[in-house]
Amino acid sequence: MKERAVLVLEDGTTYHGYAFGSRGKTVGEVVFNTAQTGYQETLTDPSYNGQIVVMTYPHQGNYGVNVFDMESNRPWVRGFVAREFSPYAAGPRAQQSLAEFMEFYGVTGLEGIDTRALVRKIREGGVLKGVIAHASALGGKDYRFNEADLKALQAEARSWTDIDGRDMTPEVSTPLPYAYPTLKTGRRIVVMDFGIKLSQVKYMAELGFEPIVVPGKTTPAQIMALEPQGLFVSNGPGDPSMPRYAHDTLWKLMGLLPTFGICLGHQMLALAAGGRTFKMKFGHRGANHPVKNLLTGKVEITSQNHGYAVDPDSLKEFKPTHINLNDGTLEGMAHVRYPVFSVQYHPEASPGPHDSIYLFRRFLEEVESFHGVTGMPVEKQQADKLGV
Ligand SMILES: NC(=O)CC[C@H](N)C(=O)O
Repeated sequence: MKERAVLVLEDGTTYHGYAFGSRGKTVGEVVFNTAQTGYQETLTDPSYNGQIVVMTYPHQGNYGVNVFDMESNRPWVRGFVAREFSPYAAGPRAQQSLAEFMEFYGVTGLEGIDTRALVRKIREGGVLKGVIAHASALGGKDYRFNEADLKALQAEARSWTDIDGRDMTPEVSTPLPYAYPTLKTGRRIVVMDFGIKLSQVKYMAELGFEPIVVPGKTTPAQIMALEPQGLFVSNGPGDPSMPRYAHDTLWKLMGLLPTFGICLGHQMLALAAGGRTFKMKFGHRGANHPVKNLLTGKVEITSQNHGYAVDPDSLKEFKPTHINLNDGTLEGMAHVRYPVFSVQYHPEASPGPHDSIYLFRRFLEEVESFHGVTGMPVEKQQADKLGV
């Protein structure tokens, strides 16, 4: 017999299903993701720190996991829910089953619930806190949950400190700076890591950047001492208004270096320049969000994972460049004077379409026009030519 498990939301709504992955109990903010593939990238995306992710696609785990699809060095989701998890891994890239992976890293899962009903509830009422509990965490494999258990689990969900109002980035940011392995090109950039997805660095290295990844708490002076030609601000978990040190850093560096921000990076660039962010009802998490590029008129199908957004009316020094065609929210912006731009969505995809991959090239072009194509600052090249 399968081991029973429940998801209890803070309002008492309970979904009865079965245990999957690491046996135990876990609490987090319950959010949903509509991508049909890419569960390993989702599990290992540090932006999910603090969240229980419900996959709307009903079958997960069928193609296993492998060493190539890691977006960081471990999963960060607090819990993982699907209608059905495949106990087997089939396919040429499979090196381990999803069950083994989740067990190894302590990710508690739940299957066999009506995920459509749960998603409809979140869409209507907004995200909620919740607890997943496996029978074995309460009284053994064959344990049956009673009313008192469900009440206690509801209380546990309710008393958990909301991620709204919390800086969730220090847990996931690199503790020490490191140089991403790449070829020498003289095109060094500093990558501020607030919980970066590795694909972002990988694409920039492939374009010829030499990324030096630094902790989110690195100061402006430490960043400038590395003599970078550009600054990249990563995605990351939690409330973007909380890492105030980062807003301060970004404000001080604004205009000194060509800068590209993604997701949390985008939100914090807006905050640094005096803008505002707000928590969305249920956010955007999936791989098919239509975004209009206001500069070209083209529509991009994008990968997304965010629960906060920038209020476009609060923008002071930035102008909108991209909007979401589903709900009109801001998806991208550019500084009115400086080569500083950012997007709310994920051009690196992983998982998702690559329609927006051009943004990494645009960053390279901004760096080239700022510093010159040889990698030397334009002023220096001119000075060299003039022999001064
Ligand atoms: N992927 C991200 O960077 C997410 C940013 C932020 N934590 C949000 O949920 O909106």
